[in-house]
Amino acid sequence: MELLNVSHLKKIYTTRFGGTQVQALSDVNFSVEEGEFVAIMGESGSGKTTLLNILATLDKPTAGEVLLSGVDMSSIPEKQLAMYRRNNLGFVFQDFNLLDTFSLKDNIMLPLVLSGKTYSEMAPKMMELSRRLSIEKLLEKYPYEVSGGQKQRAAIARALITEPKIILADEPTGALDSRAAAGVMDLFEYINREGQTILMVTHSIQAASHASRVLFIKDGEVYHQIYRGMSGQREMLQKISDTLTLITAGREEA
Ligand SMILES: Nc1ncnc2c1ncn2[C@@H]1O[C@H](COP(=O)(O)OP(=O)(O)OP(=O)(O)O)[C@@H](O)[C@H]1O
Repeated sequence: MELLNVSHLKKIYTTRFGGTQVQALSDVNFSVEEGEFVAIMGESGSGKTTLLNILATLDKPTAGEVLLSGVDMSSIPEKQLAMYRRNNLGFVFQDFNLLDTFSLKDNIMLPLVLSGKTYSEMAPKMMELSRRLSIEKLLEKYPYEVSGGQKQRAAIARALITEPKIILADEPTGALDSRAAAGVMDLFEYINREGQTILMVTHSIQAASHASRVLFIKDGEVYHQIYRGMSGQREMLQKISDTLTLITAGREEA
């Protein structure tokens, strides 16, 4: 079933005092099925962050529509946006965004605290999730006491605890060494196999090769996409790498 539908999305930034205009997205169209793990790749400046900010309801498009479970995001009143985000979206960032003065346990429970849940409602859920993500022994530690990979595991637990419809991840392996990055991507594959829909923006071919589909953005449009299908992760990595070579070659010939 279709979960997310993005149609004719356009974003023009106008600098202050109405000066120059930058077209970050010209006409983006794609949809994401429930249970998919989609990666978005594209060169620096191709509009990935702009797209993610619009999907996160942190920015508004100049034109076009985003539907999540059939609901037009632009129809949500400004005052309800924070609650809408908390109830529907999960976020995973490059720099983890954990609060340093909170233990990992309190960081993970924070979204539920903000939703007004009681400790007895939150604790069993937090414990179950921590076991699934193999961080149950780290719960009393603070972010500065654990590794980058462990921080990202806690951030993923925080994103999952509200049972979001979709996880939006912005370069989730960007601050990790290759071993920790592979661990985090294995975890993404695992939560996706369990049914979690994920949309991830990344520069990393390695990270994208774990996805079931990769979209390539170029000049503010979805230029190409490839499906993993039955191929293994190594094969997918090769497919992505070949596609990027073709896209770069196309640009140099132009
Ligand atoms: N607030 C803004 N005001 C004006 N122009 C902007 C603004 N944010 C982004 N842009 C421009 O829009 C275009 C797309 O930027 P965006 O950050 O979405 O690209 P990106 O693909 O995420 O890049 P990167 O991979 O480097 O993060 C760029 O040309 C950028 O300079």
